[in-house]
Amino acid sequence: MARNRFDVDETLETPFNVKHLLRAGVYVKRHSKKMILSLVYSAISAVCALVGPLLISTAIDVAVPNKDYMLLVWLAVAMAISIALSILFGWIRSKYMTIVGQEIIYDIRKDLFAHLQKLPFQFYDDRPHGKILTRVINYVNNVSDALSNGIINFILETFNLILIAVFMLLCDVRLSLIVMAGIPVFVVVVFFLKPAQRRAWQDVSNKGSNLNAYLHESLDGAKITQAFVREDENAEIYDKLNRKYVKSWMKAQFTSNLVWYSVDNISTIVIAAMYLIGLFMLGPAVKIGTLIAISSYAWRFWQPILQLSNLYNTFINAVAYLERIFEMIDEPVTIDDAPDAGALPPIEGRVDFNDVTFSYDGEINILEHMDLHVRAGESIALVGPTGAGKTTVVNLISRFYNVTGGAVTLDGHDVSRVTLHSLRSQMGIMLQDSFIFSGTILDNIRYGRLDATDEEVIAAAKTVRAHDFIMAMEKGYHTEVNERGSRLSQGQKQLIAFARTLLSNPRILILDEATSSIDAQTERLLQEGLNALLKGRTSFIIAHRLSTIKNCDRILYISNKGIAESGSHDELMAKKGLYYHLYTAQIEG
Ligand SMILES: Nc1ncnc2c1ncn2[C@@H]1O[C@H](COP(=O)(O)OP(=O)(O)OP(=O)(O)O)[C@@H](O)[C@H]1O
Repeated sequence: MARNRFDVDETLETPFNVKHLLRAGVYVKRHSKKMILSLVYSAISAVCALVGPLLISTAIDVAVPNKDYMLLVWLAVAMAISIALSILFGWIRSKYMTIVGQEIIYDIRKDLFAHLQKLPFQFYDDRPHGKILTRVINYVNNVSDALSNGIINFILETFNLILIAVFMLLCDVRLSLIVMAGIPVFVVVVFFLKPAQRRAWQDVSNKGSNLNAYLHESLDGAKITQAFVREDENAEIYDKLNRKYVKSWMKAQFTSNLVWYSVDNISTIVIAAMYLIGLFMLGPAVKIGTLIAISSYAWRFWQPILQLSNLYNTFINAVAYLERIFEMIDEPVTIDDAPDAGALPPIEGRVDFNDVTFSYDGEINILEHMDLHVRAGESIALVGPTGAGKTTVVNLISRFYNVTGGAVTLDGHDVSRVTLHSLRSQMGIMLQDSFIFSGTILDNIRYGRLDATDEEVIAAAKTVRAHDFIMAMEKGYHTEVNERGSRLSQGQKQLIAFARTLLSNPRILILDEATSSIDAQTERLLQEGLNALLKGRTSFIIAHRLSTIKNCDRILYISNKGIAESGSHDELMAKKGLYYHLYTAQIEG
């Protein structure tokens, strides 16, 4: 999926590429039995509907002139049965199609979601999440309709068209040919209008995607927007995107209407011509019943043609959507288990960076030839200026990104050669963003270890001093929190995330700004729990508040693409170097 912003259109798919449609066949094939049944039901329904005009023509031309009332009654009964069967089979077919359509949506979404879960941080770093959502929700919906109803309707409408033509020809060949004479004109109209129509609908999907992307971004940043009183400017941006969407929709609708009007006019002209020729030129050679029946077929004859032209449009759009869906499914999982990856055995916690170089974009190195050797159980603090690379260092230990050069090893095992599950399940990671999921507080703490008992959850919360505030909430551990934990303070969110990390009982702990939102009083309490927790575990702590990391075994000052200084608090203070200046500046501050 190409990187872009909310106000930049995604590249439009160029020519109609049937390869995507064939690939989508995998999803359709799984439901082939239901599809075939639907087709059979549809065909029965269509035949039943088409018998009507023939019955009417027999009634007018045979039963009425001969005063054959018995035949009239039988024709009426046959008519009633044919209508009832047509409705019944049509209804069963719709039911099947709804099921197939929904199952296709289910399958594609399932695959997409499973894949999205595996995509690396890099994928999410700078793509508008609203556009990803649009693909998973809107595009899949559109495609499913084309793949279920679209395919059936295509076969059915073609079948319908042939059937109507046959019934029509059975009535009168000459009049039928007049009706069919409109087809070449229609083909020419479609040939000229279709490309514009396709582009117009693709533009609608682009503008809709942009609108969603901005909406998603705005919802995420709603609080910042209000804090910076940006509501008016944002409303203006949204208004512009909204207007563009409406405009593109109107344009697409206009081109579609042109096709519709063309069909309408062509069919009216040929039917009028058929009446004129039938009544005035052929005269008595054509019976009135035949003329009524053939005009009924003539009106119906143009319906499948219109439907087929709409279906063509649906398929064209579906191919464009499919291209984007498959593009996402094909997005490489760059952070994945190597083919020969083995499980990382239970580790003691030694961490080594051997000549590690790392770049996010392949151009600018954030770390260069970095060497770091951490003993099992050692506590390491990473400090340094903003943007120096502290988070990057810890992200490499968990292999959220692959190193560009060198290797990161745990107890001598290269992190890129072991399975991600065995690697990350031995780590407790608390990122800057203490993400809270919708659910109870209990669920949130248990997130990383689903088999933990309630007692273990409570014990973890007590260790990090979260127990008291949780118990003060109306339902204690069973209190429901919203997605992102909007009911909780930043400090409370961090404490919950802390308990979550503790519960997973990791060998290696990574705390990235974990204590930044905790007040001094809570921090003191937390420090007690932390000290017990850190004991015997290798830990990496990133903190801007230096008072929290003074007791770490080793402090690394990260700067200039690597470790600029390393030592205990006392050693670094005595050195009077970078750390000393940072610390004294903070104390004075
Ligand atoms: N996903 C990313 N894609 C590209 N560049 C990135 C990405 N994440 C971080 N960077 C860049 O890498 C550098 C190091 O970022 P990092 O987050 O590791 O710094 P940090 O020392 O943890 O900063 P802070 O103290 O502000 O959290 C920064 O210059 C940042 O702009």
